[in-house]
Amino acid sequence: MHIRIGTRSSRLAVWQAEHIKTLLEAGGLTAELVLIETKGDLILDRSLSKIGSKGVFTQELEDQLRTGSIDIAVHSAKDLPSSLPNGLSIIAFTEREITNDVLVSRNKSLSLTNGREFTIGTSSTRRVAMLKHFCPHVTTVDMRGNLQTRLRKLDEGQCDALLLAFAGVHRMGYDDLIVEHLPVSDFTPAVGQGSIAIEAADSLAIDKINAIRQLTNHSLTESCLLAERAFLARLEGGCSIPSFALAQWTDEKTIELTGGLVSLDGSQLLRENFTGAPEEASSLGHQLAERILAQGGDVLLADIRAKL
Ligand SMILES: NCc1[nH]cc(CCC(=O)O)c1CC(=O)O
Repeated sequence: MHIRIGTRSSRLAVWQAEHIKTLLEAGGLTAELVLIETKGDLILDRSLSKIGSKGVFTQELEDQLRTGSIDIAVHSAKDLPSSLPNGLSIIAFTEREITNDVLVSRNKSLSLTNGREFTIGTSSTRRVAMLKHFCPHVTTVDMRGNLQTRLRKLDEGQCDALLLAFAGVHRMGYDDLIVEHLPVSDFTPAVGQGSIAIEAADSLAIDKINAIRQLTNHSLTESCLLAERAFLARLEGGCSIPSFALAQWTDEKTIELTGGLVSLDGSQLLRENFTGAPEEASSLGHQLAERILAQGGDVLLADIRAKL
């Protein structure tokens, strides 16, 4: 069985697609990468929230899934909207990497905890809002582009540090630039951070779907992602909304889901926790969203949407 794997052409995307290829080949399949350029890769002079977050990194891949010119598309789970277009589904989530954000800099003495002022490059509304909330002494600088581009901007002096997902930094081999790990208890990551998702057309041959899922899906991660993505779906949020959620196993029968919303100016942060069995993962996410909305999250969201 041969699998055509569609991927964006950034180094991180290709690393992730190669990882899937390795898993498939280890199970006796053959696979090749098909590099596809997306709008999010091409338009670098506008913020993501202005381009419109829906599908900026996925549209072109999804077109090719539909025509069958690729069998699967590989994405960072974090970059996939909570509801996929008709006829497309996520068929697997890989085992999750460490989920936290990290501070990356050439200056080893930088820390978010000592009150010193410095600038952080990020384009994530969640990171900007959380920094305003927890670290009002730092200034954020809007910074788009793939990891390599951001590191170049860091070296050019456009900011003192970057705030990034550990997963991507680690996959690219930049671990030695990490100056601080942020605790997930405060800086809770975005939904899906650290996992790789495989998307396929529902029309893909069922034996292919089964074989791919068998070789790549990590069911413990999948339960966590179902809970987090149900939360995001209820908020009707994409990656441009400053929401956060993280599900973790506390024992072999229980998942704990924490998550919420933060206002763009950081003044308000809503967070709730729910625990339950993995079979009710989606319901946990739904309950979390309902609770957050009822506590003023609905007003917060309307305000966020009006401002973005
Ligand atoms: N939105 C960009 C993006 N999508 C996934 C990752 C990192 C890898 C991951 O979370 O799995 C990143 C970069 C970052 O946030 O630092």
